[in-house]
Amino acid sequence: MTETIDSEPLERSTGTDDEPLVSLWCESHTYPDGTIGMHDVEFAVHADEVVALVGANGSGKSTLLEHLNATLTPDEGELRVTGRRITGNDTAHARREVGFVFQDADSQLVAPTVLDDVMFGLQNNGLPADDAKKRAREALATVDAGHLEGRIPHYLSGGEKRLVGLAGVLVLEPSVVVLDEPFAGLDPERSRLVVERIRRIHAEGISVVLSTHDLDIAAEIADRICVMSEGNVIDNRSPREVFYDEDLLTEANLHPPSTVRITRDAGLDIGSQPVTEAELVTFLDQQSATTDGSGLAHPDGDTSD
Ligand SMILES: Nc1ncnc2c1ncn2[C@@H]1O[C@H](COP(=O)(O)OP(=O)(O)OP(=O)(O)O)[C@@H](O)[C@H]1O
Repeated sequence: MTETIDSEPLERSTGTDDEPLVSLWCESHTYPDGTIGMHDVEFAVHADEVVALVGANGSGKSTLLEHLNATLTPDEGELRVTGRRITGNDTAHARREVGFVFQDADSQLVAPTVLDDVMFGLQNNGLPADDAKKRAREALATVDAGHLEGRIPHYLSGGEKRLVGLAGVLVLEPSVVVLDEPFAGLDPERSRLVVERIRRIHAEGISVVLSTHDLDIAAEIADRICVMSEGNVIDNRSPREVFYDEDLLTEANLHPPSTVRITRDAGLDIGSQPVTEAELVTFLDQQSATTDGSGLAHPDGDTSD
């Protein structure tokens, strides 16, 4: 990792509507073996949004995410977190404001029990054990993992580890939570659980950035889709704009979410372009309510004979 970001006196400020919570400019990031992980990237996270990074394997998603809390730093570039410029030798602010849930949950879980693990960061920050325990229990309850507090982290299932890792991040009250492939390896029920937790975190005012190969879920939970290809961000728009752009998806080597495929394959003429199952169902419900079974719409929408 090369740390060439200049030092500068820091003044603390919080993100505002105009100013992103996190902004990154990365001219390039070169790994020690010479591989360029990403290049020419500008990326920002605003208050109260969920951003999904999508892209083929090796397109640079993890590399970008790991820059957001200064786990990685650009060869040339700049990271700002809640208005404060992060320098190579002062990454504590970025680590505090941007909580990172790693894809490999084992690398994050270090203590002998789940409760100890979630308390760890708080105690590290000097909080007395009783207070740390109380806050850790609250964080575990937020992700519905209170029943796991006495378990040995190493023996938890993949989904349970993910939730405990999330609790360990939430307990530190970050402004932004970053999740690297939070649905990888989870069964549909566990994925649903993590989706619900992400929704809850967002409802509590925390912005979320995640990477995923599951475009159905990305369409469902993201306000904004950031498309990566060959280490570069090639698009950054709403789910509807991105997932109905066939040329873009082809360029990024992506297949559209199932709702978009169904809408196209069935030849449905839907002006509003649904991207989620719920939107498609709403459209079909409305259509059946305005037809008489012959497939023809009543001019006045009246379904009675
Ligand atoms: N530690 C590393 N050392 C060298 N090259 C790396 C390292 N980590 C990632 N890369 C390379 O950087 C590029 C971007 O990788 P990255 O892991 O960011 O992609 P990704 O989009 O997250 O991929 P995936 O979807 O497979 O997880 C790839 O070419 C990858 O081989």
